[in-house]
Amino acid sequence: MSGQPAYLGADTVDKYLDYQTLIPLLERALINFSSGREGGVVQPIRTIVPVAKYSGFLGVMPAYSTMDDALTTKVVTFYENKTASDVPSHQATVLLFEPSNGSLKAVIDGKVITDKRTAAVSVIATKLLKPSSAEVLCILGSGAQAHSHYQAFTQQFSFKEVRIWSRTRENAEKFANSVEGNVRVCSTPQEAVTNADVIVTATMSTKPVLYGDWVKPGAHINALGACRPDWRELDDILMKNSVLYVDTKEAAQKESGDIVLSGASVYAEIGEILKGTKPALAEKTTIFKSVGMAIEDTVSAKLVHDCWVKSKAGD
Ligand SMILES: NC(=O)C1=CN([C@@H]2O[C@H](COP(=O)(O)OP(=O)(O)OC[C@H]3O[C@@H](n4cnc5c(N)ncnc54)[C@H](O)[C@@H]3O)[C@@H](O)[C@H]2O)C=CC1
Ligand SMILES: O=C(O)C1=NCCCC1
Repeated sequence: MSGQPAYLGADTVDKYLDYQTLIPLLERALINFSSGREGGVVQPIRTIVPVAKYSGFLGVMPAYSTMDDALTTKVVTFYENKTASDVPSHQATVLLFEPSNGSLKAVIDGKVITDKRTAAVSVIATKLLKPSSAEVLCILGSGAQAHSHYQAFTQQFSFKEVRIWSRTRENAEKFANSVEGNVRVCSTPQEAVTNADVIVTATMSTKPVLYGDWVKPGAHINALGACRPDWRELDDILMKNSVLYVDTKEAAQKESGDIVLSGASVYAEIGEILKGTKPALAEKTTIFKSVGMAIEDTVSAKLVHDCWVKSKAGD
């Protein structure tokens, strides 16, 4: 190893990871990923180790981008039963390596990267798939991803109304009081999604929270949760009556309970729409089912590290 690796904490990551810069980088990464060998992305399906005794999981997510010459692995833990403590349900660290010799260059907080890159990818999908007039945004869940999605979506779109539902009204109200804009707190998920144009499901639920019968035809849904093959966020009716887009077909068909258990077929990867090889059927009811990709962490970590190195050079 040449010298000590740098440690870049959550504040540094947050400072350098702005959506305006991140979104075009992730668009390029999604295209590269969906371009096979030509795209130069090496990303095996992640390894997940269940920690059954504590209802937890450890995931290892390596990737190399030839185009960006960036090599990382994220190590992420996620625990189903969030305890009363302040420990977040998801925690992560990204290791950034020098691709030419394998030296560890930096250890980077992966929590903020995960929260922001997931929201940025949902923004990319929503730009492509939302109905032409989208006035109402609805978020189900009030945790870390609900917050990052709120920030990214209110910055990138101009919705007339934003609604939130969470399992307890107290948590939904806390969310509404913690953000700058107006948010309507809803008592039931059905109330929240009725007539919504864009819906984000950001829960740790293992059973459906969103039902097809409630959803306005033509709406667009970003479904981020249910990343285990026996977990659900969306019901069979919604899965079967919508056009289904994913980040990665290979992983989504293995990891997403909404896909595995409903038997719904994947129409396309978001990278394929961006490349122009598959259409964005925005007039239909569309789902973007994301499971999360290591390459998104790779380009995000490289951006943060490059900005940090530049800032040091200017000191
Ligand atoms: N697709 C992707 O790239 C990524 C997906 N995720 C997934 O997004 C989801 C949200 O993650 P975070 O916001 O970080 O978690 P969090 O723990 O901060 O928030 C989870 C939210 O889900 C709610 N919830 C828990 N159990 C529920 C149930 N049975 N029914 C309804 N709501 C329930 C909680 O009250 C909370 O509002 C998780 O499923 C997570 O695994 C997380 C990171 C990346
Ligand atoms: O992409 C990620 O990072 C994650 N995806 C699903 C849940 C754990 C973290």
